[in-house]
Amino acid sequence: MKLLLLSPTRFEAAFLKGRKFDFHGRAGLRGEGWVWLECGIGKVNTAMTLAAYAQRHRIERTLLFGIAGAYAESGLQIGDAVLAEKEVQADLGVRDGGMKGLGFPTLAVGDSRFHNRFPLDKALTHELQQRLGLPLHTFLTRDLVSENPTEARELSRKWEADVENMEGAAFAQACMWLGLAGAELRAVSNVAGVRDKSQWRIRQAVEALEAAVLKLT
Ligand SMILES: O=C(O)c1cccc(C(=O)CC[C@H]2O[C@@H](n3cnc4c(=O)[nH]cnc43)[C@H](O)[C@@H]2O)c1
Repeated sequence: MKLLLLSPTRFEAAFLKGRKFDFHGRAGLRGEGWVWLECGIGKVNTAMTLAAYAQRHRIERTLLFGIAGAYAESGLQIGDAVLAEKEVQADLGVRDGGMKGLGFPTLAVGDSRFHNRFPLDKALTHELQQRLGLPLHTFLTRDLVSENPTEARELSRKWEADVENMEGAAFAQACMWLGLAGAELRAVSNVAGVRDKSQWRIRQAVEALEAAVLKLT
């Protein structure tokens, strides 16, 4: 069974070597037992790419990986690699109360109702945790990035999250809806809310992704 790897940009997966193909105008690579797709930045791109691929190909396991910002209070350092235990969709619903405040679940699977928090697949995440020796954290996803430390601190406190990104909650939600086992791996490239790119360490974060992902491919 193939492992489907997704990353928002090709730069985050520059270390992967495989046979190139095009998927709806985006980059793809095929290797032994895995396929990688560039899914594009943001929630809609990610959910669409996963759903379009899953519609035509049999996949059971999928891993989203990429760079992310760490909230200052998380204790995480630039270059740390972490796995998501759950993802928070922080854009949906009302400001105080999310989708519960609006009175609708975002997703129903069987008897379970999900509002703004989506778990990643427990068994796959546990397996990756054992194989890679990485900690689990709560990730938060927004369309807009935190633009200053105050905004970042408020989000982190409100949702009890450690890591900020722009795709993961959509990935987690789409996996649950499609019945796919999904896990998410991120490496910290910056402190969330710090826009000064001279303080970002994208190369260091991609090296951390490389060290982890190459153990799985
Ligand atoms: O210009 C900015 O202020 C800015 C802030 C955060 C991220 C960006 C990007 O261009 C990268 C977006 C890309 O990387 C992930 N990412 C990395 N760091 C963060 C973050 O602090 N907050 C949210 N997303 C982040 C994200 O998942 C995208 O794929 C520019």
